[in-house]
Amino acid sequence: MTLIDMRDVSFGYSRQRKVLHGVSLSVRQGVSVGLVGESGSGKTTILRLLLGLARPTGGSITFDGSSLDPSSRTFMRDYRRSVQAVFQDPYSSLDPRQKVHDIISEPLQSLRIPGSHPDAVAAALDAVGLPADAINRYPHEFSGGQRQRIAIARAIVARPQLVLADEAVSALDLSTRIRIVDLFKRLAQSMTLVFVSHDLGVVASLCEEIIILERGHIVESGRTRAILDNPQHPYTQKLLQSVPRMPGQGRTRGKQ
Ligand SMILES: Nc1ncnc2c1ncn2[C@@H]1O[C@H](COP(=O)(O)OP(=O)(O)OP(=O)(O)O)[C@@H](O)[C@H]1O
Repeated sequence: MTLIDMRDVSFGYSRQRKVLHGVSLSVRQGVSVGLVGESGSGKTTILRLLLGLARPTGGSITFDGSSLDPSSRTFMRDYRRSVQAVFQDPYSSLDPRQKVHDIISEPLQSLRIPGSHPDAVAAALDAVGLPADAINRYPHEFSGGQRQRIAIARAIVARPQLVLADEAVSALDLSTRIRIVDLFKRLAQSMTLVFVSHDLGVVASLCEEIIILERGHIVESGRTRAILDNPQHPYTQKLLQSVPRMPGQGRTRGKQ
């Protein structure tokens, strides 16, 4: 089943300058997709469109067959239940004045999701590997990796179908990054993940499919393994060359 379908989408923050040019992509349920490109290639802009924070200037976006309509409150309420996001910076994405329980239960409250919220929060904390007593603490009492786990718990607490992650491990040190990538891998077994990163190594270890974006154009897309083994486009080849190798290891495995 196709969850997200973007057809021929163009977008510009101003009329004079387009940053996306005829982008078409689809995300199927259960298939994790990595969106890769250098800084400024338009990755975050695609996520903003997918979150309904901006509207395409041309083309269409559907979710589960229905047109994504940011002006429809009814559509957006259902959509927010189905689609959640995790952002890069676990320091600024969590309200320092709120206890962890309130942070994680926020989507349950704002989406008026029935059932026991404390039970749902406890299940989300467990799923991300944080102790149950974390609920009474504040974000500043946690490390960067733990804060990103809190942000992930908030994203999954309402059991969305799709999680959009924007450079969600980029701000973490290498060993923490590996652990959070492992967490995403586990979560990707029960939900669909769109993982935006400039780091091909991280995406290679996490996503079954990959989309390569260069200056607002998709230059290559398909099965991750096939693309990394045999990149066709010079831009993909250049990105691959920039992934560091570890002695005795393949290029993309070196990062993990
Ligand atoms: N709010 C904005 N107003 C004007 N231009 C913007 C805005 N946000 C992004 N842009 C421009 O749009 C283009 C795409 O930016 P975007 O943030 O989507 O790229 P990205 O691939 O996510 O980059 P990064 O990895 O650095 O976050 C860039 O040229 C950027 O300067």
